[in-house]
Amino acid sequence: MAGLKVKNLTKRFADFAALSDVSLDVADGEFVAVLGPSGCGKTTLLRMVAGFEQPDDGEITIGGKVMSGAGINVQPENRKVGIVFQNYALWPHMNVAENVGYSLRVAKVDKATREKRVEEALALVNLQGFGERRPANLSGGQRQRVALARCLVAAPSLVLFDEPLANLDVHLRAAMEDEFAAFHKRTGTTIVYITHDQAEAMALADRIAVLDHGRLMQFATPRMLYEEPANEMVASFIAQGMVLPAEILSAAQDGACRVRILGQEAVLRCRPDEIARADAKVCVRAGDLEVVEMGGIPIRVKRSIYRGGGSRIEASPAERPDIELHFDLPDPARLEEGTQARLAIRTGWVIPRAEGAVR
Ligand SMILES: Nc1ncnc2c1ncn2[C@@H]1O[C@H](COP(=O)(O)OP(=O)(O)OP(=O)(O)O)[C@@H](O)[C@H]1O
Repeated sequence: MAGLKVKNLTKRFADFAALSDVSLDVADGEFVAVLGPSGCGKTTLLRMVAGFEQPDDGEITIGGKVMSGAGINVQPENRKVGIVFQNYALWPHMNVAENVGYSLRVAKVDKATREKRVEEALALVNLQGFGERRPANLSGGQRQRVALARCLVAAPSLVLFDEPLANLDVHLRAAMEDEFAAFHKRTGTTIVYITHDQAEAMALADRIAVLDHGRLMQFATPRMLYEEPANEMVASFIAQGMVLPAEILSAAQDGACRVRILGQEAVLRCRPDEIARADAKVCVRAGDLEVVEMGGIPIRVKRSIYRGGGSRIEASPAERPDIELHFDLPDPARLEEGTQARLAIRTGWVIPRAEGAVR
C-alpha cells in the first residue's frame, strides 16, 4: 500500500480552471473521500491521479514516487492504481473468475498463479465460491464486489473509487457501505473515494476533502467538517447548515464567544483567535434551534413537513423574511404554516474570518 501526495495541482481546459492549486496528503492506509457538488472537479482529480490526464501545474506522488510533475508522466498502467467505476462493466460472457483474472491472463501470468490470485481477490471481497457464476446471475452489490476484486487482483498500491454506489438502490447502497468499510478495515488499502453523497462520505471516510469550483475548501475529519466548517460553503453544504449574519460581542475565551444573531444573544463555539467584529457569519444546524415561549427570535412558519415522529419546520425571522431557517419539531407539538413562534439558538459555530481557509 502507499500514500498519495497531491501538491498545488492545477488543471485548465482552455481558459477554464477545473482544478486550482489543490493540495492533499493521504496517509498510507487512509480512507479519504473527495466530496463536492456536480462539476467541482472530483473526476478531473481522479483522472489525474490515475494518469489519464496531465496536470498543468503541480505534482502527484504515490508511495513516495513522483507520477506527474515537471517533465514526469508515468503511464496509467505503471502507477499501480486500481479504479472501481460507477459502471462496473463486467464481461457478460465470462464467469466471475475469468472477469477477475482477465488482466493477469493478458499479462501472461501462469494458470496456477492466476487461479491463486483470483481466489485471494475474491476472498478479500467476501465472494469465495462465486468464481463459476456469470455476472447476469449476481446481484448489483455482488457485481460491484467483482469489480472491486478485478481491481485488487493487480495488487494496486492505491484504489480509487469513482461514485461506485451511484447506480445502486438505497438499501443496497447501505449494505455496500458496510462492505466497503469492512473491506478497508480488513485490508488497510489506501482509498480515495469520489462521491457527491455526503452521507456516504461521512459514513466511510477517515477524512473528507470538500471541493467547490475546482478549489479545496476544507480537508478534515467528518466530525470537524460538521462542527467546525472552515468557510460558508462547507457550512451550508454539509448537513444543510444555516449561515446567518452575526456580530461578535466578545473575543474567544475557552473556545467560545458571545454573539448577537438576529437580535438575540447567544454563546457560540469559535476558533481561539476569534475577535470582536461586526461582519461575522455563523453556522447553526437544525438541532441547535429550539422553540421557546419567551425571548428568542420571533419567526413565522412557512412550511411544515411531516417526517414520522415529528416535523421539519421551515421558517423565517419575522424581521428578515429573506433568511431561511429550519428545525425539527418532535410530535406531538405542531406548528402550522403562517404560525408565529420564537426560536432560541442553543449553540453553533462562528465561521472563521479567512475566506477559503483550509486546515
Ligand atoms: N475534457 C474537458 N474539457 C472541457 N471541460 C472539462 C473537461 N473535463 C471536465 N471539464 C469541466 O471541468 C469541470 C469539472 O469537471 P469534473 O468532471 O471533474 O466534475 P465532477 O465534480 O466530477 O462533477 P460530477 O459530480 O458532475 O461528475 C466541469 O465544469 C467540467 O465541465
